[in-house]
Amino acid sequence: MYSLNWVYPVFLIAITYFVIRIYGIWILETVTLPIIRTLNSGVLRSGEQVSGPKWRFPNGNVVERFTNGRAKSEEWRKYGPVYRVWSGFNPEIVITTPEALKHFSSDANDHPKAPNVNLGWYVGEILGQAMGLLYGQDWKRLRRTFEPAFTHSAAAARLDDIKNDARGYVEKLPLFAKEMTGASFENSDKSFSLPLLQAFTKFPYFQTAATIYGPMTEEEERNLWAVTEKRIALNQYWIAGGLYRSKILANLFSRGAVQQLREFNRGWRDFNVGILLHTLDELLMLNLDVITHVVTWFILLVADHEHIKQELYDEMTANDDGLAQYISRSDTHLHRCFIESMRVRPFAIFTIGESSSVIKNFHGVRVKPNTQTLVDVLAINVRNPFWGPNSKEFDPSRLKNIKTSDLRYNLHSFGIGSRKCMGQFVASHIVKSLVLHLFRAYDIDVLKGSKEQEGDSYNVDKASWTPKADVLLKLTKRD
Ligand code: HEM
Repeated sequence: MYSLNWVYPVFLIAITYFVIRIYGIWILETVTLPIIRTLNSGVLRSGEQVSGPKWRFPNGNVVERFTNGRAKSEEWRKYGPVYRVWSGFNPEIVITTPEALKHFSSDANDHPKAPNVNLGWYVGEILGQAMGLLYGQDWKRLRRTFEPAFTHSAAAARLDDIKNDARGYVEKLPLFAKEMTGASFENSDKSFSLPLLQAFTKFPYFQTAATIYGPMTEEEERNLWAVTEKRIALNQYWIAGGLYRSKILANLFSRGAVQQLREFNRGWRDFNVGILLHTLDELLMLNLDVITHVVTWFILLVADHEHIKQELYDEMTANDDGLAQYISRSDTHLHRCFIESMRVRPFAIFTIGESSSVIKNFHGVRVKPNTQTLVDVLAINVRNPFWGPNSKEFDPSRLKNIKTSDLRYNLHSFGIGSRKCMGQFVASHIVKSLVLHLFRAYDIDVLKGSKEQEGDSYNVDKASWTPKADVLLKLTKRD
């Protein structure tokens, strides 16, 4: 007789194997949450307690808030005006109201950021020492070094060059369209199609670069773009988190990504002869995604709103004789379109986060000192009752009767306090100059990727960390 004693243990092992395979991650996530919450909940017991989404393996919620911020901001509303997410094992408190933003900002000049923005080793190798992530004397030294090129007066001095370059760029668009789409049309043709994102990535980038390096030759631009392409290829790793949070794990299991990082760092070092690499990365490469995001949404939203587009054209033609002054003004329809597009389509739905050294009381929740706090920008810019019932609509005229001081805690665009965006004046000149010359020369419509075609929203590029508008435009020359 054969003994069947072995059947039971094998059966048990098989069942355990399948349970772990199917439910392992769920079990791990469920067990981890109470442990990390007990170790550090981020809030004091003496105040209201907070809830929030479940901790996810292996990064917490940091990847989803980066790559799918818009949907997550909507989904996480159910946790109330103050809630908690996790970055790795670190709690991060999210605030969503102007009152909380005002209270948090009261000591904003003194807010450090988390090392490597809580994203771990890989991002640290690229950006860890960048100005935006530093604090105290190190931050002051770098800001003092770079700020002179970006002040209001320095930006005004460069405005004529930016404006002329924008006109030159717009004149070359038919040529770019041929290269990009492979379409065959004659220069005499009035209309052609143009992929929005592809067509408007390089202009703001090289304008920012020219602010730092001075005028660049075509060869220098080509060299810089070659290094930039290597840098763009790295985004997928730092956004993914996981094993890229750890030097040891990345070296053990993803040698290709580490190799790419080393190659990029070598090329970038050669380009900048070894100085201040991380801040230059922040000024250029990181902001490539930011400023391209802003440009693509500005163009798309104006193009897709007939009466707003017409009002812009009328205003532009009325200002033909004083374009530089027109671009620098903030009481124009052009400027309102710029601000309104950043309001409804912020480049990041959650800020990267910073902490206060004192207890912060947000709606009864007492946040422990030195706990990362994030702003839900969509909640401030759109869901906030300040913006009224049609807050989701792109309606620049709403800004006509709002005082700038009232925007302070009801609009998040260039940041807060002394850590406000250093590039804001130059960036706004670059973006407005480009849009001005573009809509002055062409009537623009959306050919593919419009709201109607895509369902509820426009087609969005999901390849990087800012969700840029990615549609096909139809450009028709104006007479
Ligand atoms: C329209 C485009 C831009 C927008 C909407 C924007 C927005 C922002 C925001 C919101 C912050 C604060 C981030 C935070 O700490 O939470 C910031 C910081 C910063 N931005 Fe911009 N930015 C833009 C373009 C640029 C450009 C072109 C540059 C290049 C010089 C730049 C340089 C910086 C720097 C250096 C910081 C860090 C400042 C500090 O910590 O002292 N930005 N930006």
